[in-house]
Amino acid sequence: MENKTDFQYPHTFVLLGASGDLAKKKIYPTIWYLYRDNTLPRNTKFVGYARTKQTIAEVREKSKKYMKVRPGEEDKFEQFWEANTYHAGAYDKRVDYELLNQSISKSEKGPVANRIFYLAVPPTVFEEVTVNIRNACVSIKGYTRVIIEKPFGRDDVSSAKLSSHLSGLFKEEQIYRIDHYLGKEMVQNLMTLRFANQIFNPTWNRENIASILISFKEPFGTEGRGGYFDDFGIIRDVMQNHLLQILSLVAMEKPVTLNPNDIRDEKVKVLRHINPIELKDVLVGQYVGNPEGQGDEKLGYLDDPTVPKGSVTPTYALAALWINNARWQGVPFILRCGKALNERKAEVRVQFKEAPGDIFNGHAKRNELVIRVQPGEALYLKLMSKSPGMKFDLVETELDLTYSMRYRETDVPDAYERLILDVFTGTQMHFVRNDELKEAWRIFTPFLKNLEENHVIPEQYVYGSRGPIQADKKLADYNFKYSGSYKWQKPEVA
Ligand SMILES: NC(=O)C1=CN([C@@H]2O[C@H](COP(=O)(O)OP(=O)(O)OC[C@H]3O[C@@H](n4cnc5c(N)ncnc54)[C@H](OP(=O)(O)O)[C@@H]3O)[C@@H](O)[C@H]2O)C=CC1
Ligand SMILES: O=C1O[C@H](COP(=O)(O)O)[C@@H](O)[C@H](O)[C@H]1O
Repeated sequence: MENKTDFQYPHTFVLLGASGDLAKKKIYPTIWYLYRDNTLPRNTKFVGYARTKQTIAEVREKSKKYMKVRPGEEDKFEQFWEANTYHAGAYDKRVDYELLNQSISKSEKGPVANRIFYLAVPPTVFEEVTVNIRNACVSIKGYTRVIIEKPFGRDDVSSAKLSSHLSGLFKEEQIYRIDHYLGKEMVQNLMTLRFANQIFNPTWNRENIASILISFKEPFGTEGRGGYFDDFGIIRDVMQNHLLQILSLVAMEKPVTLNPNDIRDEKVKVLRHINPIELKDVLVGQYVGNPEGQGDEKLGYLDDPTVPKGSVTPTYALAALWINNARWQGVPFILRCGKALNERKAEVRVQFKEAPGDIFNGHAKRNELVIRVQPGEALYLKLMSKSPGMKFDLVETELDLTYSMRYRETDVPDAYERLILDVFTGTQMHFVRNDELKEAWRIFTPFLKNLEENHVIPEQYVYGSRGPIQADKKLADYNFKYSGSYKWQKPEVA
């Protein structure tokens, strides 16, 4: 039996929505980097497809400023574009997909040829695109895989409808649901940290951990994209997917093996222990302009002309989730995300309980393990130490693994590079399975409905601030202690 994933066979990567923003900013650069680094099958062709009538030269021009070409790579870059073609066609016309199919077939010599379809298209055309791929474009002598981007529905009902639509067309092994946070270095490191280190495993539980905070912060607002965003809001945009995925990797039990389905079984299991979020455990916010700010900072969410007047869509949210199992009962998992805040940051903070039987007159602070996803991957554990010298005082210090210092020679690849390569190699470990999605919507749908039906007014926060002022009080209520006394001394670069 031939191994159809073998890299010697022809492969075609079809990018649907090739005229769009995601395509030019992310997907074309990503496939170029993979091609440049010789990580793709040698005989891979790339086909762009969208309604816009344009040439491949125009596609190249539009994505130019997002693609890095280092000195010496110019010839390879030419070769990359020679392997690219572009086809204009409608999303809803089978005949256009038949033409696409004919064109792909021309470069598929030999007994086996594989096809990957990346759907960088709006949710409105999603169903017709997948039906047409199924009817007119699947490979008849190799595998067909489809990569889909969120939103995977906007609640439990629409997501279930989408899932049943997809499962009527493709097998689960053919569907790659991208959550690009699963492609980030430190998110992929979570399992290694937890299960390859005996120091963490025995303390990773309700006996030792007080609270866990998982944050996403962005320093810019919706800026002209508010029309799209307003339909979803920050909870659907970031919390229900990226932050919940991180939570499941932080909280799940050790999988039986590293097999993708064993891992995803554990992720689903821990999600099943989470009750639907209650409104009392949520704080939502919306940014207003900063009169003293520069440029966009002066504008609030409601000043964006693409946002409906009087919208109550949250651009900030904090929610506490509770996992009702033996390991985590009573430990708040606080998810927090927002746009137009003071910095770009994504991180996990695991706060340990105070050391029992205090002999230091209350001077010993909690240990905190920080896993910084971005910017600047780092892992640091805050701990107490004797102040060096004659004194017997305590100092707050850290064990620090800063990637840029420790792994100077290593380039951390972009999330999309890893994930698209995974699709070529056929590994679904870092993709969202159907049942994970179902659990995610079960946890989030009731309170989202409640927010919307009751027209809950978000707390205001100023563009460029840390978020609504009520949020720190809420953090403290969920047993996340901020002392403000920790100081980090950035190491000198040698
Ligand atoms: N390897 C590395 O790169 C390391 C870097 N550092 C850096 O040192 C600095 C300090 O370290 P950090 O771990 O952040 O330590 P801190 O405990 O000082 O700060 C933690 C975070 O608490 C939040 N905060 C601020 N005020 C309050 C408040 N009133 N209530 C609750 N939370 C509050 C802020 O984040 P928010 O606004 O998100 O709430 C702040 O960033 C950081 O810039 C960190 O990146 C430290 C160690 C290692
Ligand atoms: O999925 C999304 O993520 C981006 C942030 O991604 P990052 O890799 O830059 O952290 C966010 O801006 C966008 O709103 C959201 O849809």
